[in-house]
Amino acid sequence: MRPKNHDDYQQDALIEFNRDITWRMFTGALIYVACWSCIVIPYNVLLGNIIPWELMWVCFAFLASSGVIRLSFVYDFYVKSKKDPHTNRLRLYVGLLANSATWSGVTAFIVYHPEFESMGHFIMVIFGILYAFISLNLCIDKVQLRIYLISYILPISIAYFAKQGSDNVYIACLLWASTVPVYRIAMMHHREYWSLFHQAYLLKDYSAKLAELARTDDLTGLMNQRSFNQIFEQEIQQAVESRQSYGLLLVDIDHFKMINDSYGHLTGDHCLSQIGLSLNRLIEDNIKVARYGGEEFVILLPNATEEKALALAETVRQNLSASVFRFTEREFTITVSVGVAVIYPQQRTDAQRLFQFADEAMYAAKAAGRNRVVLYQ
Ligand SMILES: Nc1nc2c(ncn2[C@@H]2O[C@H](COP(=O)(O)OP(=O)(O)OP(=O)(O)O)[C@@H](O)[C@H]2O)c(=O)[nH]1
Repeated sequence: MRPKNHDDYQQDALIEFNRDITWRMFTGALIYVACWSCIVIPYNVLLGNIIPWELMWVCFAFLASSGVIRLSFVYDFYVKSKKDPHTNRLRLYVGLLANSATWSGVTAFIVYHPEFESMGHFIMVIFGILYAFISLNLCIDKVQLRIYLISYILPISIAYFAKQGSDNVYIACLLWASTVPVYRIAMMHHREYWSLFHQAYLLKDYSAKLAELARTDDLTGLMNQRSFNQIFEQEIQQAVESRQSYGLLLVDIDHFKMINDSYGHLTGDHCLSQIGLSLNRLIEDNIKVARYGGEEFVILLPNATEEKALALAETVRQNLSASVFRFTEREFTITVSVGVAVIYPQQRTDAQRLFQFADEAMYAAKAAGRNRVVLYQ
């Protein structure tokens, strides 16, 4: 599986945020109906039904329908954001506007009605508690917070203005004034939320980058020796257990010391990184390649036959020897010696021994004059 990169982690963070906002909106959509059914209705009963039942039901119907509309928008967002995390949040905003304005409208109706005065004070307490709770609940999204504050305060303040009298106008003004500290406190939480959110995301991203660095060889971008050892051990174990063959190619550059001595270490480094790029093409075909160290490379071939391993070794040898390396106006070519070893299910062997076989084959290729492929027999 491809290791995750920066964009993947950013995508993950957005998915996490969408999940969070969906959950907050979901609870928000239920809270008004729950408050009405579990707090306001019982209190009305305690007061001796000062608000007639028919009116209670009408208010309930309004709250429930705006809640259902909002929930359907929340669900729609949830489904769409799963497919595309960048999907816009417009419907969430519309649902929030409808739902909050309905609750505030219902509260305004009770507050405005002189006959429901005793209920009016009580419902304003509930209104205030929800005001604080929902502002903090929505603080993760600035736009929603603003929509909420306006849609929540507007109907109730209109009711107080309409009631007239200096005390009511004063309350209405006070309600608008309260949006400033509420907004500021919510924004403090907003910043805290996002800073923690970004830290968590950056931490994941950095640890993935560190893991990637620990796995890769700097010069060639190939797997390094440590990573190779781990994978090689695991794969050999799997091959033995599932009774499959396994091949290993050991590619060693011939007379690499001469390149360093004649053209300098920088040229040698450049040559190694170019070889890395060449071998990278094998990775595109899902073949694992590693720089074992110095001027030695290894190629892992699960489920390989001798023919397949030899054919690949020959292709690698020919490609590398046909390449012309250029660095600071110098041109040169190289050759490689390749040792090939393949184990079969009946040979119960281990990673170390297979490596040793390939190594012996590679030294045999060197001894036989270099620039050749030798199979361990
Ligand atoms: N530029 C550079 N050289 C390296 C690096 N790692 C190892 N070498 C050089 O690779 C050379 C390996 O030399 P030897 O082991 O003698 O092998 P060789 O010259 O390739 O000769 P044969 O393998 O026998 O064909 C040494 O000169 C090392 O300094 C590296 O990362 N960069």
